[in-house]
Amino acid sequence: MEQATMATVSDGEGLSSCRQNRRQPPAVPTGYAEMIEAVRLLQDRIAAAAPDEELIAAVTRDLTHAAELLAPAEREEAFRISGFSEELPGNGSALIPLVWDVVSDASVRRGRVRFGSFHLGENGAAHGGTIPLLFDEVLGRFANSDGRASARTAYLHVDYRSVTPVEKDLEFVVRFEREEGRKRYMTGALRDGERVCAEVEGLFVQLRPGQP
Ligand SMILES: CCCCCCCCCCCCCC(=O)SCCNC(=O)CCNC(=O)[C@H](O)C(C)(C)COP(=O)(O)OP(=O)(O)OC[C@H]1O[C@@H](n2cnc3c(N)ncnc32)[C@H](O)[C@@H]1OP(=O)(O)O
Repeated sequence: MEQATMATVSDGEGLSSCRQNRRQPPAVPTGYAEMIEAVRLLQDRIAAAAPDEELIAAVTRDLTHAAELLAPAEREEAFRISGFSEELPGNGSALIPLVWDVVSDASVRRGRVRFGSFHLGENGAAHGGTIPLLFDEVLGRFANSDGRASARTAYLHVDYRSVTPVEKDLEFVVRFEREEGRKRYMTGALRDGERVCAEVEGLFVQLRPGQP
């Protein structure tokens, strides 16, 4: 069985093994990004469709076939690509709303995001659960950036200020507010132009050695 190479860092607090859950990003095969993009498109098309029985049967057959093709390629988490490849849009995860144009300095990170039909709640607005999903992703990546030891979300406080539209390019900004020992405090906002859709405050706590 292949062994994953886990990175370790020294943080001066005896917590150097806290990165046991990290590993080098896997190599991304040619065409992988396009495959994930196809999954996103599929999710949006299914969410937007009211298919008849004949079409449902045809799509079910093709999707089942695709799942069977992928079954022999299944790997343990340490060797997977989806969600772990920062070089891919949305880190190669079709779960997370598509994020791109991310720019960052040590304390502020900005980027763009688009929720699809897959994320629709009602009346053109994104489902309320998809917004903490976005915030957990973008705050979590920032909290774990710059070689820091791994930290998990302790809480996310989300204020829904106005509706978040689907199928529209939005902007987010995330701030790394401060670190207090193992605790990393983050804030963020999601905007549709000048309008604030949602704001967030999150705490990420650095894991102790051996902590799952
Ligand atoms: C593994 C990560 C990999 C990252 C990969 C990079 C990309 C990832 C991108 C995506 C990233 C997505 C990331 C995800 O989605 S991670 C998935 C979602 N999160 C979880 O599953 C976390 C589950 N919870 C835990 O594991 C523990 O509760 C944690 C680790 C969070 C803390 O339990 P632990 O036993 O270790 O901590 P402690 O009790 O010694 O407390 C330590 C300090 O923290 C303070 N405190 C704790 N909780 C709270 C709270 N709720 N409110 C206020 N304060 C809180 C506490 O008062 C104390 O303060 P002080 O007394 O010292 O002042």
